[in-house]
Amino acid sequence: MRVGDQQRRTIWPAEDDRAVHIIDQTRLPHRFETLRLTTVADAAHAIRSMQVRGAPLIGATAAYGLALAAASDPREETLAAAAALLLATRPTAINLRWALDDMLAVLKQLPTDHRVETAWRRAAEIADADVAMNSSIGEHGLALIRAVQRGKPVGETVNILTHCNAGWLATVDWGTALAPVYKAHHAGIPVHVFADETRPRNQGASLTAWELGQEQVPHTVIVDNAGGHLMQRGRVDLCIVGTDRTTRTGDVANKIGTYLKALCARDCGVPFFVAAPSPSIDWSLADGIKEIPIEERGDAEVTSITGLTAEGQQETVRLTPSGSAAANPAFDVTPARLVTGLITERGISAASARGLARLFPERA
Ligand SMILES: CSC[C@H]1O[C@H](OP(=O)(O)O)[C@H](O)[C@@H]1O
Repeated sequence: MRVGDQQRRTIWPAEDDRAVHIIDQTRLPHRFETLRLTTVADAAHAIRSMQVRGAPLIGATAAYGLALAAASDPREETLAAAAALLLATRPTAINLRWALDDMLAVLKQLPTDHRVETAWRRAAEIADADVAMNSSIGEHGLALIRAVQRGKPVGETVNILTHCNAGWLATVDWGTALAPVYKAHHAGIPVHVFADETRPRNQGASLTAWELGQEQVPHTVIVDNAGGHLMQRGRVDLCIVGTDRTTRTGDVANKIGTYLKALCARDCGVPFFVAAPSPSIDWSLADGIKEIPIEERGDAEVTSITGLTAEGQQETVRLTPSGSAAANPAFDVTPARLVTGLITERGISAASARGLARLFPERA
């Protein structure tokens, strides 16, 4: 997507094919900085520290991390250790395991001296496939936005609420939940986005707001607790969020607070859709609440906040009393019964085993 007058992706291989570049998302929205990753340890740190984040981008970064490992030593034991290092970075997004399993399956079949070139090629294919899937999700979601628009007075804006950041910054390009928004905006449909700030890391306030601004999509940052009020007052026509892991039955693990938005949407009769590319579907799980591992992050993300001073300096300040404990579950699970539908790259499905089997019969 666009950064200033440049078209960009969130991750791209260096010309010499021995490194990969990323956007450092911990610096946004106040500074745009890129980083050059040259080792699998760099890739693991980038995921763990959330320099890169978002389920699809985590998967693509892990794929390139394995390519960096192969470039240093393509032997099987090195690749296995590299995969274990990357897998341990964050537990909830299934795209991480999906990408590592894909890469290892391809590389293990090859003689050692053929692995480096194939690893770079396969990582690039995974990145390109993400872009294509997200564009397709955008097209299917565009049809949804057009249907909502038809139900409104001519010329009225379609108001969409989203949680966290499931835009192009969470993927290699296009995004998942925001891909339909970009497609609608490019098609001239008047859309406006309510972006939940998404405490504690504020991905909505810092990343979703930034990328929508770069694309000149009208948007309003709101505190997390305002979404229900806006839905009650008829200000939200549609909710679209992302997913880090969706079960084969349609239960959805996504950023903490998603479940609460789904409850409000159900109570207010607002359609609640999840943009779910197939690499984020965990076909081995049936009960998301019981089976999806929820990442617990450090309490400092809750007890402090980082922002820009009047002098333009990035500073971190403490929010809570030093003696107060803090809990920081990074995701929650929205049961399928609260999900209106899943927007996949193959079309829109009911949040159910039957709905997903219809679109992915090879997985049934
Ligand atoms: C398109 S998946 C984006 C997904 O990832 C985010 O989590 P995090 O920022 O911690 O990686 C959030 O759950 C988004 O919906």
